[in-house]
Amino acid sequence: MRVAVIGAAGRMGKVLIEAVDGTEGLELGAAVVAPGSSLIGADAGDMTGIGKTGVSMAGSLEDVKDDFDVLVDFTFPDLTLENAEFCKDNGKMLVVGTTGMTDAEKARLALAAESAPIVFAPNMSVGVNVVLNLLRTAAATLGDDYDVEIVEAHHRHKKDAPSGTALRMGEVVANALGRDLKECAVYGREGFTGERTRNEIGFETIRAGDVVGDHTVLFATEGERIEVTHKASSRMTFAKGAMRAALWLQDKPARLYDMQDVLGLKG
Ligand SMILES: NC(=O)C1=CN([C@@H]2O[C@H](COP(=O)(O)OP(=O)(O)OC[C@H]3O[C@@H](n4cnc5c(N)ncnc54)[C@H](OP(=O)(O)O)[C@@H]3O)[C@@H](O)[C@H]2O)C=CC1
Ligand SMILES: O=C(O)C1=N[C@H](C(=O)O)C[C@H](O)C1
Repeated sequence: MRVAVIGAAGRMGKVLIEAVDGTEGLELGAAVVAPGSSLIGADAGDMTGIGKTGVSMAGSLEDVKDDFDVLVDFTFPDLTLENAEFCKDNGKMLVVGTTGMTDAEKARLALAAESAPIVFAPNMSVGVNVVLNLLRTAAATLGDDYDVEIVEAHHRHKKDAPSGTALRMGEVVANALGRDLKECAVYGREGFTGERTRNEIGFETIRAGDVVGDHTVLFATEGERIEVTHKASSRMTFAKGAMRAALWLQDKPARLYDMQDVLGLKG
């Protein structure tokens, strides 16, 4: 199966190229960087530790449309939505790791998935997806008596907040508690906020240095607290998940899937 990586010179893009190289059943078909980039024409392996791949970096998907079967996209919302249209119109599968989409943008992606098989997940690590199931169980068992707070930390370059993973964790907990995250989420606190309301789910964001991605969900009541923490120490954990998603998509009909589908974690 031939893979194209878009955003190939990005933090995730470089690691995704390495991951394709290390995955049986996948080969690099194309690597796309921003139009006008000085990297156009360079070998996609040059930016990584894998050496020459024989694939020259392109400045647009259109230029490589015959060279791949599945597109892996960890970029930013506007570009991902353009790419989803491209995949829909050209019979390609798509794996999306991009975060920071609005509800309207997610709806556009879902619409494209009516005509193209798409896996879309804010975190492709196996560990985080197992944690989502632990959170569902914890929240359903602990119930409304426990306050829920979600703390996430990422590198200084991250553009969206809270992280897509933190928001998904919030959704999972809110659903298990019969709440709507839109109504109970509180993002950061400052000044004379008053006491915490019983049903709110709080989010705190840290941006610093080179943190790859840490998430903690705290359940606290009078007398005890539980902290469920996941720490990613290498971007390769996300990239390997994306490779699993690409292989899994091979025989799937058009639909919007997530990593819980890929990993068989849905009940
Ligand atoms: N789902 C998951 O498991 C994970 C998701 N993510 C998400 O992935 C996304 C990307 O993160 P990260 O790699 O850190 O971001 P980067 O900013 O490092 O990467 C994005 C890349 O896209 C390039 N780009 C810009 N415009 C185009 C274009 N038109 N065509 C091709 N490439 C283009 C940028 O180039 P330039 O800099 O020249 O503009 C940049 O190299 C984020 O949304 C992040 O949250 C990250 C990790 C894991
Ligand atoms: O931008 C990142 O780096 C990451 N983004 C994802 C998110 O927003 O949840 C996943 C991961 O934590 C790294």
